[in-house]
Amino acid sequence: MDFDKYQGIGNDFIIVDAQSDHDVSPEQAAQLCDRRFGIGADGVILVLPPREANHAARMRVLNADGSIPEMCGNGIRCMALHVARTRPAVGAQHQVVYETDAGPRTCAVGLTPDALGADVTVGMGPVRILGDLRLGLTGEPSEWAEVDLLGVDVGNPHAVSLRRPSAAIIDRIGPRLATHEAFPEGANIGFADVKDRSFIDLVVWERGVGLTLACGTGACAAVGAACARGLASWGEPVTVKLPGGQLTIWVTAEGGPARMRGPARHVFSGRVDVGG
Ligand SMILES: N[C@H](CCC[C@H](N)C(=O)O)C(=O)O
Repeated sequence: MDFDKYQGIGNDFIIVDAQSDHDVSPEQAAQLCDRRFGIGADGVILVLPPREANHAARMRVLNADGSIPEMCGNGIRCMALHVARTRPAVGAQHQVVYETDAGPRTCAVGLTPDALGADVTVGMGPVRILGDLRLGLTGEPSEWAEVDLLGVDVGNPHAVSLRRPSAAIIDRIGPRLATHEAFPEGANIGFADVKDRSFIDLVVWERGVGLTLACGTGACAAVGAACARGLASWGEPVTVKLPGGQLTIWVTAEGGPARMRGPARHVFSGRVDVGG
């Protein structure tokens, strides 16, 4: 199977032009994403024919554990770059609509001169604030025995802590929170340090993946949470710094549409035996 490897500020994906959702099974996606026994990636993205004629393609995302999320922010930037590079008549226009399992998302790809990278702007759809959660974690040190989170729906489920623990604590409580019974579908857990009204330092423990270098929907969730708490302004651009790089996020209003702008880059093309 032919594939292209892309990364969006270090969140990396195996992108495959496919005809059917079943061209790569969850088990195969997990094998392909393994960084020792496979290609290595945070996820697989299938670029499928659109269901509606005036859309460019349909995106199906598989997390590194094979689970299937509704949406992926860094991934859609990488897919938009892929389509702009491989089918410029379709993907290199100004506003290109892609179908996702969270609904249609519009992308604009600004190809950089070397055409291996691009600055991509994405209409990320509505960011809905779901409300406060206080989750108890038995066996954690007292300051993290209870964690205050804000549930945020970005098409996929997020919960944001506006307190930032140490890396060691994140490694321990991230997976416990991501699979907490409070989240029947699981959740992506963002740990945000709001530096000021236009700058957030963020780390995300992603559902179905673990700690990633960046999370686009997580950046939207963190900005939405900061605005809901009065720590940032609805509609104003916020720079979100993640371990792999930076994104610019606008969230227009509670439940209103968000916009994300950030880089995407082609890493290599390849062919892999997916076996039986
Ligand atoms: N792990 C996420 C999907 C990928 C999201 C992330 N990579 C992004 O850039 O938005 C989930 O299960 O909802």
